[in-house]
Amino acid sequence: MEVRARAPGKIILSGEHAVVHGATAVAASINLHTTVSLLFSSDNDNMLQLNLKDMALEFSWPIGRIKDTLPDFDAPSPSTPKCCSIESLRAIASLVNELNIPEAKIALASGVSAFLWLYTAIQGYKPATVTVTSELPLGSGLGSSAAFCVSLSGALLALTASAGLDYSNQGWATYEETGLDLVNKWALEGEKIIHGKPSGIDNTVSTYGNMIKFRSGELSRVKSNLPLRMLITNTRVGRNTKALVAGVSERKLRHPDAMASVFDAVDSISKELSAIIQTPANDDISVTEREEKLEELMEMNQGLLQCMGVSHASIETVLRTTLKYKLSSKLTGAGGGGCVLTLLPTLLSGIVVDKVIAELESCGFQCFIAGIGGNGVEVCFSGAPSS
Ligand SMILES: Nc1ncnc2c1ncn2[C@@H]1O[C@H](COP(=O)(O)OP(=O)(O)OP(=O)(O)O)[C@@H](O)[C@H]1O
Ligand SMILES: C[C@@](O)(CCO)CC(=O)[O-]
Ligand SMILES: [Mg+2]
Repeated sequence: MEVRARAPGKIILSGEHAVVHGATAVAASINLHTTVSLLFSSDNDNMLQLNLKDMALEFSWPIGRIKDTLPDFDAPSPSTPKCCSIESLRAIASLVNELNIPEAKIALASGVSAFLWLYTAIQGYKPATVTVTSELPLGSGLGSSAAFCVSLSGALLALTASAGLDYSNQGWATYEETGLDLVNKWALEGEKIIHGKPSGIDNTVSTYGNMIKFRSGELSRVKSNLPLRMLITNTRVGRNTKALVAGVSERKLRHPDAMASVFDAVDSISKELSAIIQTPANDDISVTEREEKLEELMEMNQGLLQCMGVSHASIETVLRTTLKYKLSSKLTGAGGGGCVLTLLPTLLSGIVVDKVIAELESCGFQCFIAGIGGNGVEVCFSGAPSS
């Protein structure tokens, strides 16, 4: 039987980086997914194979080699998420180094390490073929690492007893709440390998979907009463979340008081932003007034992200360009390049939207409008159950 799991990417409406230091953040899923297919079979020479379809890369390891390197998983325990120790990470690095990943794609090494950990810790030494495809740009602020870890955990846990899923179900199905909690916890362990010090917001919104307010590991669901439309501009400037998160922590060490005030200000912005989004539609405040408040909060959040040192010349170009059309923008995700959000107010004419997109694309950026707030991780079964 083939198991497929898909998990969405995300946008952070406010609070990235500050959320790592305990501030509130608001995030929503987007309708771009990473999909993982898991196929256990007896005719693959006792190998574990990982196919990264979009990158045309295939990696494989003899099961015996994995067992020698990570010897503790004869009886894996899927219902107990386990942190990858420094020793295990070192052992995994030796397996990844042997792959000779092309230098231009070396950033994938952390994703492959997360794969080896999640696979072995959840499934042990079963031979299988795992195939990954993604609609998300990698390393661009749209949560590709979280969508990878969530879809992988979703596929690996789908056949375990704790998942409680109905294999005869046709089409995409959602996990029960306890299954989602487990997927989310495992995905966080994967994110730790890729990010170093994740807050958990990206895997949480990818797992549960919709829109969430998140603080210190706790989520509360946000029910949007605004028809939010965001233009996403990918500056195509590559960057790495781990390095950016570490940079902010170093700045915090150098200026603890100033940075604490910055994080506090972000906390207030996120709380106000989520309150505005949730204000009932029949309230006295018009949609336009609420959009204007959101725009101002986005600009304020962007200013504070500049204070944290995570903006970039390409991001500033997007901000300047959209401001010419009186539109407000902020970076989303870890910054340092990657993607920028621009609020498209309800009454904005299509002509202006086309003009701003044309101008941004003439700078070499890529623009798109993604659907916001869809489902989180989903699973789909096909073929006969294996014995
Ligand atoms: N489909 C995938 N296949 C393999 N590895 C992946 C995949 N998607 C993400 N990764 C891993 O995640 C890394 C990118 O994660 P990173 O956190 O830096 O960016 P992001 O998640 O796209 O942005 P952000 O964290 O700001 O939202 C890649 O370099 C790779 O190691
Ligand atoms: C930069 C960051 O705040 C968001 C990345 O999408 C990191 C995190 O919260 O783990
Ligand atoms: Mg990430």
